[in-house]
Amino acid sequence: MSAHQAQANPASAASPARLLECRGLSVRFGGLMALNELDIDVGRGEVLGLIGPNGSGKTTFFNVVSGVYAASAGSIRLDGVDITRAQAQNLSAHGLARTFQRSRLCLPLSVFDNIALGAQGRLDSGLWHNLFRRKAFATEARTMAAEARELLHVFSPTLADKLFEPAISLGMIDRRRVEICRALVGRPKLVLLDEPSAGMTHDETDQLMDEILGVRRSLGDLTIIIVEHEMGLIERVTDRCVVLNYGKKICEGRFRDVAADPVVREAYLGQS
Ligand SMILES: Nc1ncnc2c1ncn2[C@@H]1O[C@H](COP(=O)(O)OP(=O)(O)OP(=O)(O)O)[C@@H](O)[C@H]1O
Repeated sequence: MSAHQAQANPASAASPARLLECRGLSVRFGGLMALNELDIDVGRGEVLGLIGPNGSGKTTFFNVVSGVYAASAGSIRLDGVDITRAQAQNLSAHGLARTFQRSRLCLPLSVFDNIALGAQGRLDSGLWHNLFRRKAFATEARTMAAEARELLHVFSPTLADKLFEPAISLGMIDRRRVEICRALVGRPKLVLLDEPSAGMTHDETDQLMDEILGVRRSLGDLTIIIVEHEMGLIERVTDRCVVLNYGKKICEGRFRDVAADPVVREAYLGQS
């Protein structure tokens, strides 16, 4: 049996109960199958790396799981609930949050406002509530501010002191921290991190990932899927990797095993 075949047997056998289950998941753009009958399981509390060459379907996978794209075929279940047809704006209520490769912060707004956007699903934001239950609304806002400050503090105490400063005044690593806090404040079960290293130095990325893993421990069984081109980072932080090529899963297993797999080396690293 080749190394590749050995890895085709999911290492997820060792994973705890599945949180995310994708079956036969396909996304078609005209004649292009960006995802082609993909089966992916992610265990509760697992950190899964999703890797593959440019154009292999990683971002498409994030987009279909987070409701940005509709699946052409197949199914997605999160914690036992079928979310295949769920709208992006409803997914935080199902326990899903994501970050984007390019910053989606609203820069003129304060750090607090940006983070509060991530808690929309939790807040009672109806017109009646906001107009006529002003006291309850104020209490909710105070609680949210305390939570946001606490979360920021885990990443950086100095950033926590900038809660009401505009996001535009922050450096790159602090903006990333705010984006991650925005994803975490909705108390998700699953977070999709799309290239957390983009636009940051190697040291900043290392630092940020250490912080994310620290927060993850403090949040219990938070599950993370990370798309990242920085292989050192993938090796360091993931429990398991899935490798895509042309929208298909070509290998899965621990990083060191998939990195040594000849099929992966040929597809991803351009060497066999
Ligand atoms: N909205 C779209 N319309 C048409 N084609 C698309 C769309 N989004 C992605 N694609 C195509 O689907 C394929 C997969 O793209 P995707 O962005 O998911 O790859 P990726 O693995 O994330 O790449 P990269 O590592 O460069 O970010 C590519 O061929 C891409 O051109």
